[in-house]
Amino acid sequence: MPPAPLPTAQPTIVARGLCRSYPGVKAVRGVDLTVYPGETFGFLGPNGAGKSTTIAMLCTLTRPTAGQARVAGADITEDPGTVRRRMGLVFQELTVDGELTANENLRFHADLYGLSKRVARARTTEMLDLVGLADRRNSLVRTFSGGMKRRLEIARGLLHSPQVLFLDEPTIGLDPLSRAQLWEHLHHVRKEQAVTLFLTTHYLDEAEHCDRIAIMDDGRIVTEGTPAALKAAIGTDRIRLHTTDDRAAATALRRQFGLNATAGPDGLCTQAPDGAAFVPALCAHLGVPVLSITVTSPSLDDVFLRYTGRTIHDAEKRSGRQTPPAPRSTDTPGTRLSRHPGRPWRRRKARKTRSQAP
Ligand SMILES: Nc1ncnc2c1ncn2[C@@H]1O[C@H](COP(=O)(O)OP(=O)(O)OP(=O)(O)O)[C@@H](O)[C@H]1O
Repeated sequence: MPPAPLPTAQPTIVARGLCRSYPGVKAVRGVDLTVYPGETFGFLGPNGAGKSTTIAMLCTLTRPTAGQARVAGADITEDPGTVRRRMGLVFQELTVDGELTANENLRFHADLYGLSKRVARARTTEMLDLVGLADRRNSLVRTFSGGMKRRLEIARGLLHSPQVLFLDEPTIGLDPLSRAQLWEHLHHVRKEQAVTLFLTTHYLDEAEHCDRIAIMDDGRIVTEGTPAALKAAIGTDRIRLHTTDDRAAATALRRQFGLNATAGPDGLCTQAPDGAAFVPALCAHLGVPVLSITVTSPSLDDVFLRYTGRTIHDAEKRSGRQTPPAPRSTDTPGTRLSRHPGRPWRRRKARKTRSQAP
């Protein structure tokens, strides 16, 4: 079926039926997206879901094999130069030059974008200040921590005043404290620069920072909405309980409350619409002594499970990537779903960053 025509209103990003195939791989299979000015929009999904490929198409680094998209008012295939002038980009891999100072890195970028000397000087000062690096402007970048380098990448991506900043896994490789600090800076950036942020992440807790997210799996968007709305739509809390006799408790849950329970190493697990309100009745009428009980609100992993039938971690395992074991996904800050395996084509992308100017 041909993709639907693009709407005439001007969202910052609009994509219809976007596809990208490689020999033997359908990386992206018909992505529809609408992102509005000033939004922070997150692309969440396991390794190999197609997030980076989608960003690469939107940034004009990869041509779609089908579908169409407009970014900042320009068509990605018909007018890629305009798209590039109006967008900024922060790649997964660090691309700032360690042998230059922060200031020199930004001035080099300003030259690539043809900013006048006066504008370049003013924007460099403003952006270094924005990301908290003003006092290190004359330090060599190789002396920076990973978090500082990321912040410099963000400053560089914003230097030419883009309408939209794309960030492909901006916190990859950072420790939890640096990730939290980077997010503070991103919120600040959005407030101060009125820019649309479009980012990809594996981190469930990071998706919580976004106004809206799209969950991607196997080249498709499986659901989209605000994190709160997506979780609320799940409709049930997860209840875990340890009892003196879990088998008898499972039978009682079914008979007394009509609830199915599964037994596992963590005890019995069942689901109910308002878990906290249900706990007193459960303890009073189960008929089996309860040793401990935990109620968990739905997480984004529950959302993923609802729409795909498996957790994000399971999806990563199925994708066959050689990732180290990841913890059970929760919305707990600091939960990393996977490490990213290095791939040759990432290096190609990194090199492209240096010549990203139109
Ligand atoms: N240049 C390429 N050549 C061949 N296959 C590719 C290429 N780029 C991506 N792919 C494949 O397309 C699929 C989607 O990859 P992509 O990198 O977009 O996923 P992702 O969601 O960004 O994953 P990650 O979180 O690991 O970065 C994968 O199966 C990947 O191996």
